Amino acid sequence: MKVLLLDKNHPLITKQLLDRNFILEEDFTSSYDEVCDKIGNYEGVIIRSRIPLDRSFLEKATHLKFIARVGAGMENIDVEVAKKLGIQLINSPEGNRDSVAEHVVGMLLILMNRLFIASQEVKQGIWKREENRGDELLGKTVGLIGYGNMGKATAKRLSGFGCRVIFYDILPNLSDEYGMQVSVEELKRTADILSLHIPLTSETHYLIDDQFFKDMKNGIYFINTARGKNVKTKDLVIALKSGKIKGAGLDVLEYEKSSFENIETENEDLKYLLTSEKVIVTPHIAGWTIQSKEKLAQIIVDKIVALYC
Ligand SMILES: NC(=O)C1=CN([C@@H]2O[C@H](COP(=O)(O)OP(=O)(O)OC[C@H]3O[C@@H](n4cnc5c(N)ncnc54)[C@H](OP(=O)(O)O)[C@@H]3O)[C@@H](O)[C@H]2O)C=CC1
Ligand SMILES: O=C(O)C(=O)CO
Repeated sequence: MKVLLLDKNHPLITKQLLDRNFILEEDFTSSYDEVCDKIGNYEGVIIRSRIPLDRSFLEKATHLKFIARVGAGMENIDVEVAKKLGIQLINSPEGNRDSVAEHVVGMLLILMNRLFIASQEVKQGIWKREENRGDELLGKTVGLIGYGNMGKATAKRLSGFGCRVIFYDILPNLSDEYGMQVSVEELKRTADILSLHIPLTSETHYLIDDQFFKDMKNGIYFINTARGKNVKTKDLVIALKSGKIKGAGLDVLEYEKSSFENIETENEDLKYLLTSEKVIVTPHIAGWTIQSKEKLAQIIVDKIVALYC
């Protein structure tokens, strides 16, 4: 099979697929238009997120049998069109669920124990103890939205900290030893911590808005490792300013990558998130550990090999 690799990944992908007699071409620089011009020559494409595989792209991919996304999120692919065209969709969320879950726990520990602020203060010669009194995870009710790979892995860790984990998911009957499925109303009413683990789709775009936060308790902690567009940034800022949210950990933002530098100076809401003491922000690295890089790659190879060798 002739396969095009559009993003840099762990080298084991190339090595193991060449060993299996796949014909590979790596192209990490061509533009969307340039890739569209040649995609008709390939039976497989391996991507992260550099090029959007939209309707127009997929209609030119006349010989494409599979799209392999090294990672979890598929929002960069027109999934409906791909399915209609009979293209097999493969991803590898099992490879970064542990890293996302650890990132969520890390963000909560940092926020709730004021580790980042207190450390900065001490380094500046400021010794404040009462103002930096921590808040324990033990006994907190954590509300997860989405209970797939990422949600379950997070529930497993947080239940180990003595949290009561509840979750809302559109699929029924998902309760297990780590988390209990509830209605979204119950989650909003009872959770002390809200963490998002849903995909970005037209239904989940801006799922979390002003009303969602208003329905929750005062002084919640909010973590987003899903996608920036799952949350209305403007409403998140309102909830932070009003004290509805006590602290937020954001691995994803509505504006990322190339747009980031310009937006930073222009967008007041983003400026607030980047300067507020109540917010910690990371550059979309929750699923991006040394170990996940290798696991994501190995899992994608194993799935391709299982289907086509
Ligand atoms: N920051 C990072 O580095 C990373 C971020 N992610 C993000 O996490 C997301 C989740 O990944 P993963 O756990 O593997 O996804 P899964 O598909 O395994 O789980 C998501 C769950 O949410 C459900 N769901 C969909 N829409 C809604 C809704 N409106 N309300 C409630 N539940 C809903 C899904 O149901 P159904 O199956 O029916 O759609 C599914 O059960 C990814 O799509 C990606 O955006 C993932 C990895 C790394
Ligand atoms: O796997 C995903 O969806 C990610 O966001 C990884 O960066």
